[in-house]
Amino acid sequence: MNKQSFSADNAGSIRSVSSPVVVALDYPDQTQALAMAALLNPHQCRVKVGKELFTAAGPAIVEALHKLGFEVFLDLKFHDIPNTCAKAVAAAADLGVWMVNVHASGGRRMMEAARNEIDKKTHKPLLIGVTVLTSMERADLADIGLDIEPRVQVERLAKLTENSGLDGVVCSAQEVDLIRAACGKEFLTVTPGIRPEGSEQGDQRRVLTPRQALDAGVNYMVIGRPITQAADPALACERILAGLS
Ligand SMILES: O=c1ccn([C@@H]2O[C@H](COP(=O)(O)O)[C@@H](O)[C@H]2O)c(=O)[nH]1
Repeated sequence: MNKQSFSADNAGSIRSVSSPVVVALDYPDQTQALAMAALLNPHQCRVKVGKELFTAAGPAIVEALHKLGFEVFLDLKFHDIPNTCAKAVAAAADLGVWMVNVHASGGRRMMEAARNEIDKKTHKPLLIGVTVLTSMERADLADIGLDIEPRVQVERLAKLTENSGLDGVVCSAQEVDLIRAACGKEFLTVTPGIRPEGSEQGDQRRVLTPRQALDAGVNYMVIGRPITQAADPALACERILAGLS
């Protein structure tokens, strides 16, 4: 297992950042993503590369962000047969990323295969399972045949993720209490759906403010549009960080 907290040393990565904030660089190209990164301080936050940016810019964007001194969460949410998923996370490890994730709903064998591949690597990124997307509410789960509250499915998938040997889960900050009770305090929680007071909720459904998330005990909070779409992104990030101290 490769457990880290935001104050722990992250062997093999750029640096260890004593901050829970991970800024989502959701941009259509490398130029815009790097312009945003240039406004951020790699001592104060990490960055996340997701499907849009990675599809457009490829591994070069990870390398460029590493050169700027950022630790990178590669948020590609792999979900495939065990062999394919395992090879994908292995390729992510070879990029030197700090964190990579898979969909927990891919099941135990898929997650165990991913764990085994990461464990063979010299550089072992944190391996995280996505439970229920923070954009989903009860009605969305009903649409896919799950007539239950998101919390129920989150707890079920968090236990499966832990039993499959992963380091933590993506969930809403609203569910951190549940995860702590079910999986203990060493198990990491990575929480998108963070909305500072007064900011647009957009497509997110299960949200908390940064301060509420910190008080709930999240390890890492992923924040995109409230920073990247702000009139002054650097100031927006600074205000969020100030509210956490
Ligand atoms: O359940 C999930 C999993 C991933 N995300 C990602 O986090 C960011 C959130 O961005 P905002 O602009 O702050 O909404 C985005 O990149 C998502 O792909 C998530 O929101 N929920």
